[in-house]
Amino acid sequence: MKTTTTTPPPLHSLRPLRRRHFNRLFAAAYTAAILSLLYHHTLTLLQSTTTTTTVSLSISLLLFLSDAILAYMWSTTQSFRMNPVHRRSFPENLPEFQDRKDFPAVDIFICTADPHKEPPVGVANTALSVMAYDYPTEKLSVYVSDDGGSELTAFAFMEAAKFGKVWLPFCRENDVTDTCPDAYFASNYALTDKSLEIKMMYESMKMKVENAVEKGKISEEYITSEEERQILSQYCNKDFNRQSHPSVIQVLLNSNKDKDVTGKYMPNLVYVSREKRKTSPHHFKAGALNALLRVSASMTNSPIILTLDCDMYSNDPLTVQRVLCYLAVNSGNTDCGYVQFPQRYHGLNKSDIYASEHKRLFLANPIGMDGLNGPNYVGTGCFFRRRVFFGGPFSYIDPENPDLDPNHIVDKPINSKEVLGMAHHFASCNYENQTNWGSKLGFRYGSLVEDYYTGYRLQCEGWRSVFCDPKRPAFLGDVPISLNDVLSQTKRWSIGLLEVGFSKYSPITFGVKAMGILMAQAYANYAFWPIWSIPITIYAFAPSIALLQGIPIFPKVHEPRFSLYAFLFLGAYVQDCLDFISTRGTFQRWWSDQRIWLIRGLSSFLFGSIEYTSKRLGMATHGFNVTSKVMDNEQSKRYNQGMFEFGVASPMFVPLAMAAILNLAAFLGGFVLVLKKEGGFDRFFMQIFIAGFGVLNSLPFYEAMVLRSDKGKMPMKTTITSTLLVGILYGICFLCTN
Ligand SMILES: O=c1ccn([C@@H]2O[C@H](COP(=O)(O)OP(=O)(O)O[C@H]3O[C@H](CO)[C@@H](O)[C@H](O)[C@H]3O)[C@@H](O)[C@H]2O)c(=O)[nH]1
Ligand SMILES: [Mn+2]
Repeated sequence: MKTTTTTPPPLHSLRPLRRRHFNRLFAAAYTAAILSLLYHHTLTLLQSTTTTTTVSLSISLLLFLSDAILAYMWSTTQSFRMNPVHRRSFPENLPEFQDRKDFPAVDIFICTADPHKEPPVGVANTALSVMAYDYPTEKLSVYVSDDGGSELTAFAFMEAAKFGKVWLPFCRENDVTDTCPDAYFASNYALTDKSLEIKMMYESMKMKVENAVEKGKISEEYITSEEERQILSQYCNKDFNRQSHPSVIQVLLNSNKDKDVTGKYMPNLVYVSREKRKTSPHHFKAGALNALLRVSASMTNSPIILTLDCDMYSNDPLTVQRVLCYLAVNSGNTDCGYVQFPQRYHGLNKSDIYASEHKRLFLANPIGMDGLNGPNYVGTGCFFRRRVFFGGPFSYIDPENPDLDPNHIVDKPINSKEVLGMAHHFASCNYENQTNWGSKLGFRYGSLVEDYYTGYRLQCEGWRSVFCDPKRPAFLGDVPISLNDVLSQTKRWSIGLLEVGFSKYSPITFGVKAMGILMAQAYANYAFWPIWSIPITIYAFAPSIALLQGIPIFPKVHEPRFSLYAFLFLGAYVQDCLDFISTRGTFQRWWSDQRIWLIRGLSSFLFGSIEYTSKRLGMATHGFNVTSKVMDNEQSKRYNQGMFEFGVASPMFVPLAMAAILNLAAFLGGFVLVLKKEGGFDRFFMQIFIAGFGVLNSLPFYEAMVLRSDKGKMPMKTTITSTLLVGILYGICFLCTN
């Protein structure tokens, strides 16, 4: 720090949000209402065990179970509301604290797993966007992990390394903020000779890579040097396939040697495809990241690490400097382990039909956790101190090899024989046997949501974190644009979350002791997401079936208990809506958000819970099913028009279509009933309302089942199956009650 008599300007600031006062008061009132409802439920249950039929007993039980789960989940969300805060960072003040030449080195990890689901051109764009950070280039190292073990990805990176030598100086000289080439050329960029020339070069690179991916192999004419041929020859062995191959580690750019077209040094660019063998578990992305942690330790061992998914790119060249505001040596945050940026997206349609923004998960909740010990890790856009992967802030754990020590200084050239030998050793598939990797060191194994689980364990160890959400998004990502992809993604998350929720490290047992009740509740909220499927399924089916049979199951409109229900429903929904809109949202997007919550409850959460259970019973295994990032033109068009994309006959659509059909039938049937029966409206209002709410949320389903003829409509098979199943379900219930 420079010696000055005045206090230096701040690097960051923190301000609690005023809404916390309202939230706390409201929580007290809502708790009272919940307790009163549960009390009534208990009374009804006690009465119905002695006086009434099995039918009404089962209905009371189902409603009690639903409301108890909703109440528990509500209680867990309160952690996000008790102390939301707002942070700002001031990278413009950084020069007062640190000279540019003293900035710490940063290792950037980019993961990719499948060249056909994750187009290599996109991955290369991600890498180029971060290589062009406004940061001393010799301090940046980009490591790409290719779990697909594909020469197509390697080829894309060889091309990107060449293109980078013109792209980086171009960005520097023209102060480009869209440093992702694809985003830049899609924007309103200045049409100059230079920019057009570079665009041509970019297009030519893109064409070559896409052509190679399409053909599945790289044409001879694209290989321009002996070195390239040698790199690609490693994949030619007939035993080389994605599940089984030796490691491939290639330094494509060396910051001590390779210069751009203006003569400035380039950042390091290293391609890593770790060794895979069918006999060794590879732990998906967590395994890939741990391999990168070690390989990078042998080459650069930078104190700061950024993890990035291949479907995200940097949207702000100042981001690393912003991070220094929190992680710099003298920023005063020694127990701050990581700085998480929100996942934000480009190309969402107006009403964000699938709520891909995940506003609660990536924005509203992190603001709340930031006022406690800090946000959870969301897998991408997160800067870590390397030190966090080696035990808690005050309990360092020695790695098995001193070269992996976060303080170890690498003194050999990155391309030297010793370093490469060490890197290969660290990337081998048996390296982790009998070590602490995945349990106490590095990214943690045992959950399909390795990000959530790793962040959780780090916070249990005592690390704090910071949520950094600048106005201009630091990163922008792609979203899945078909409903099946969206639901499969959350299904995978559900399985991973339950794996943590029911493990010995569960937030409700281990977490409470390690991080206190509020943080543990926040983590429990995620861990138990999938149990939302229970009340959602019950509310989607039970009131409608009962209504169709003329059985009232809720209080009458003039009873006091009706107001209780009304308060609980409206209170939760209105508060949710206000929260949503006050974090940069619109009403329309909120509507999509609540709808997708119901949809997930009947599909992803339900199927995720079932798959998780069958795995626990040893009946199945599950893998990491990578989300497709390929954009089909027609699909994109429909997405942009705000249409739901069904298309495939996914079993997850069946309960959704069933609920849609049943709710419509009940809603219409309910009206007939009301007309026929004296006092019917009073007795059946709540059931008609619930069915009607279901109908309103199912509008896109009716459209997809009956009105649409495009490729994205609901497959006939699904519609017929669902209709039949509704018939059977209703028939069974009818027989039971009559
Ligand atoms: O065996 C694997 C599987 C996946 N990945 C990479 O993991 C990333 C995330 O995969 P994606 O299919 O995009 O999953 P999403 O559900 O979109 O990702 C969210 O959820 C994941 C956990 O399920 C987190 O890892 C991600 O950071 C988070 O954005 C991608 O870069 C993949 O290439 C690997 O490196 N190896
Ligand atoms: Mn993704």
